[in-house]
Amino acid sequence: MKKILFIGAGSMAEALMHGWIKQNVFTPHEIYVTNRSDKERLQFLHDTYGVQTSIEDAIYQQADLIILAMKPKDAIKAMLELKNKITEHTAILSILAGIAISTITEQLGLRPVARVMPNTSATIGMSASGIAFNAQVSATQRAMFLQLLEAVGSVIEVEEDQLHAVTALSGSGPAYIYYLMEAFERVGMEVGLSKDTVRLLMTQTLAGTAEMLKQSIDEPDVLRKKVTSPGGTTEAGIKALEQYQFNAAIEACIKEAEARSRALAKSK
Ligand SMILES: NC(=O)C1=CN([C@@H]2O[C@H](COP(=O)(O)OP(=O)(O)OC[C@H]3O[C@@H](n4cnc5c(N)ncnc54)[C@H](O)[C@@H]3O)[C@@H](O)[C@H]2O)C=CC1
Ligand SMILES: O=C(O)[C@@H]1CCC=N1
Repeated sequence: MKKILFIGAGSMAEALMHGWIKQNVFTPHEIYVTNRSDKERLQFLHDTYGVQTSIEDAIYQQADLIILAMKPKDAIKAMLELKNKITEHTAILSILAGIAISTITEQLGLRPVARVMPNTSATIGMSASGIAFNAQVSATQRAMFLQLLEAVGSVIEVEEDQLHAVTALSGSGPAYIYYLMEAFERVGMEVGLSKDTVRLLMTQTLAGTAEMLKQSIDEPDVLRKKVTSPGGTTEAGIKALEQYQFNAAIEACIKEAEARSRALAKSK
């Protein structure tokens, strides 16, 4: 039987384990999860998904894969605790924003490490993940890591340094879209619709737009112009976006997030 061990039991760990169980990648009996102190949280994960939360020291030794899923600020301390518990060869999958593979191998010793930036849509098999490997990852392990991420969405291999940009775009991306939806709902209600109606209209609009971008050969600006009738409503709406510096806001958003990821790397 396989054994995978999550160190950290937060929302991203939950999204991955939920996705893997749903896609039959692992059974709940193969998934072990621990955290620093929150026993209620572990009980919740056990009750909800049937995953294993009572972790004896032997599990660290037996684990085929260890997933680093704590907050970046807790990573060094967590790795110090982990170091003497695991075998020399155990492979690591890290989802820590901003923490370099070299920092992980400095702490845990040279071993196979995949650094991944997934997003919380892994929970429904729709993550967009970026991944980078160190040289210790064998071809078989590389295929295994890619398969794990493909099971919960799409995955693209990038240079490790590019993971900062991936984090700023697709790692944090769901939060930007939820924020947008909060605004659509608030304003949609102000202009006369119910919250449920706005949710229905705009989730379908987001899904349809994403699918158009996937299926169409046209660039986004061409598709946008097809919506925009001269003198019409879209033109009026886009003008307002321009007036309120929409492009500057997006630029600041992505660049600030990317810079934060780099800062997290430097602070370690
Ligand atoms: N939430 C998201 O959308 C995404 C998060 N990430 C990354 O995933 C990681 C976790 O993020 P979240 O799940 O949002 O965090 P969270 O705050 O929800 O969970 C962190 C977990 O780590 C545990 N922890 C802290 N120190 C520990 C230690 N020494 N030993 C064992 N467990 C320890 C905490 O008890 C908690 O269960 C972060 O590094 C973040 O950068 C990556 C992609 C997306
Ligand atoms: O906010 C964060 O730092 C993490 C990384 C990407 C999404 N959540």
